[in-house]
Amino acid sequence: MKKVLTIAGSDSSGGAGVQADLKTMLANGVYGMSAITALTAQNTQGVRMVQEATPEFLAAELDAVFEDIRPDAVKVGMVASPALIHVIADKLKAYKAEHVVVDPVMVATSGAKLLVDEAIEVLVQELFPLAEVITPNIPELSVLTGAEIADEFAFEQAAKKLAAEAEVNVLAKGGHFADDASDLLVLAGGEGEQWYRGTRVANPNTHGTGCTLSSAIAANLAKGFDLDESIGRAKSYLFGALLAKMDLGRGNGPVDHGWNLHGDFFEN
Ligand SMILES: Nc1ncnc2c1ncn2[C@@H]1O[C@H](COP(=O)(O)OP(=O)(O)OP(=O)(O)O)[C@@H](O)[C@H]1O
Ligand SMILES: Cc1ncc(CO)c(N)n1
Repeated sequence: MKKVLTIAGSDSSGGAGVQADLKTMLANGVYGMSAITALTAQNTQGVRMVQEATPEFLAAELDAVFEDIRPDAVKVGMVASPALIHVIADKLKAYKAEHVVVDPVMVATSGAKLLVDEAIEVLVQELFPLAEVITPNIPELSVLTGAEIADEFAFEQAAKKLAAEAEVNVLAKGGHFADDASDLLVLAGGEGEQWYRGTRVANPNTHGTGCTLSSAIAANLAKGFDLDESIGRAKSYLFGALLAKMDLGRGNGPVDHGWNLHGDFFEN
């Protein structure tokens, strides 16, 4: 059994963050582990409170995992402050972590800020160099490049700029465009690109889609698929989870992470 670690925030409503990651890992056939960076009191309508882990506690979580069950891939999600980013970078380097997927989470789908401004530069300097791929959405790509992104051309230019300047593989997520759900991979240095054209599912419940995509990519990298295939498989899994049209909560609800797990114990 391959093992994957998520380093991310907890979402009390279970649709994003660590909870989305662990469900995604189970549904993608890997053993999931978690190092929690922050607790959020959150639901489908918004984030009410955030309680960060201390750097010492996060370091202890990471040591506990790496000294015992070495992950085959790592996903990094919400990390709110520079001190926590330093800890993650130090530990990932010390343990020579492989297949690191960094989702530069900045703002929740509901609009709540999940990262302090000073952390952005630290994220770029310390975590991006350790990543096999980073997965910004349109607003995050805009913050990281300073570009305004109103159409697909600007989106492509910004992804190329970031891949060239930060020397990292960039999967720019187009989920915030109204017409389809296509994402663009630009390889580090800007050499080579690949579109992942997706049909947009008519489902207003997209809470946690970004978390789900990045942990599904990490799960597939852990299983030995290359980056291109891992992204394709992750998009297919997410498409199924959106297509299942689960409808929970009063706001932007979660997707059905277990849509592909039908079996003897599934029906209720
Ligand atoms: N309605 C949809 N139908 C199909 N795919 C979608 C839809 N909405 C988003 N996606 C896909 O979901 C993935 C996540 O994209 P998105 O841009 O929404 O990320 P995000 O903003 O980081 O998500 P979140 O903050 O909600 O976790 C992308 O692969 C995107 O193409
Ligand atoms: C804990 C957490 N991580 C990430 C996101 C982004 O969807 C969220 N809403 N909550």
